[in-house]
Amino acid sequence: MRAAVIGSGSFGTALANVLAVNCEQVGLWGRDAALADAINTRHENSGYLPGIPISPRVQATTSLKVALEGAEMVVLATPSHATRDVISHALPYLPKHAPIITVAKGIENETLLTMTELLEDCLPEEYHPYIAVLSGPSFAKELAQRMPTVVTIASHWDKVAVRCQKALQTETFRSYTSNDVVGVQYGGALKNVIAIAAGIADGLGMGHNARAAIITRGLAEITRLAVRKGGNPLTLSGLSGMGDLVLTCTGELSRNRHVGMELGRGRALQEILADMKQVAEGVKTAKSARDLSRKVGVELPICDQVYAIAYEGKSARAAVVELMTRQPKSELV
Ligand SMILES: NC(=O)C1=CN([C@@H]2O[C@H](COP(=O)(O)OP(=O)(O)OC[C@H]3O[C@@H](n4cnc5c(N)ncnc54)[C@H](O)[C@@H]3O)[C@@H](O)[C@H]2O)C=CC1
Ligand SMILES: O=C(CO)COP(=O)(O)O
Repeated sequence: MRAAVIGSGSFGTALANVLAVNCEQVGLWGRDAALADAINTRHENSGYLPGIPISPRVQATTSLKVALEGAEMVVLATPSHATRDVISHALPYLPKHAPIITVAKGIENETLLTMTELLEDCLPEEYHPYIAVLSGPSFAKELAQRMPTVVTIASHWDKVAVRCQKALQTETFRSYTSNDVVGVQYGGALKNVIAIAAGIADGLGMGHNARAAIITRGLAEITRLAVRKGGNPLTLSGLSGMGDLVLTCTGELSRNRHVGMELGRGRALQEILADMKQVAEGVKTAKSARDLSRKVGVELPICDQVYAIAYEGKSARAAVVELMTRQPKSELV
């Protein structure tokens, strides 16, 4: 079998390494020719996963045509804000009847579309039955190091999810299938915003009680939005909901939590982002969350405060006071 991964950042490279267990060849597309060359010759992605061996079956290229040629499975692993542009360039070479799995965790700013909705928007209808999403607690570094990792693969079409599940099954990578494409994607995208909030609390030195409260109430607001959009509430207590939320709000490897910690320490967003090579999806998704909240009339109080701190210069301490002194409520409302 031959697979293609579009996006040679940390997660794309890590997933290419997983696919290389069951595939004879994995084409890995990226924009950086020097990086592609290094992956092919030294079998290491020194830019994103330094020191971790990458299978020689992974063949990096800057040509979408070469990466996608003969692929029986396509993974899209560029950040969500780049997905529309990348898929439009990939379309002429996109194989028919091959699952197309998006792994980006974000909601497009301008359209408020999830990644599978965006793919349906960009691709001719004949591709739609092959669209799937992979999400769950999966730091790229651990995945690339072949540490045990378990995720969810969702598709409206059971057969497609099962095909992806089989291709990715290894001794250290396991997945569960789902048809709740909506719940899986809102869980994956919104947990990044809540992880920024958890980082802010940590940056302010607010302790474990505050972190646990943010995770729990964060899950409540993610679930509220996902259910309003047609998701199954049980999905949000699964791998792509609570699982990924806990990982990202507590894990030292999280980029979103890192952004939050620096905001909590009083640094400005642009300054924090300028120091980072990798994407922190929650920054853009905070804006989508705020707009979605207004559009569909669902309260997302933690996401709103993250937006205000990151984009409007609100003081993190003032945001905490505002959250703590909201109108008293019943927990289950
Ligand atoms: N790193 C992780 O642990 C995980 C990441 N993800 C998701 O995977 C997606 C990709 O994340 P990472 O690989 O971690 O990001 P990264 O920052 O490590 O790499 C991003 C890659 O996309 C490329 N890129 C950026 N903008 C582009 C554009 N406009 N056009 C073409 N290529 C562009 C970069 O050159 C780089 O190769 C994100 O949505 C992220 O939330 C999902 C699960 C785990
Ligand atoms: O999505 C992730 C793990 O599942 C990675 O989280 P960060 O983008 O915050 O590093």
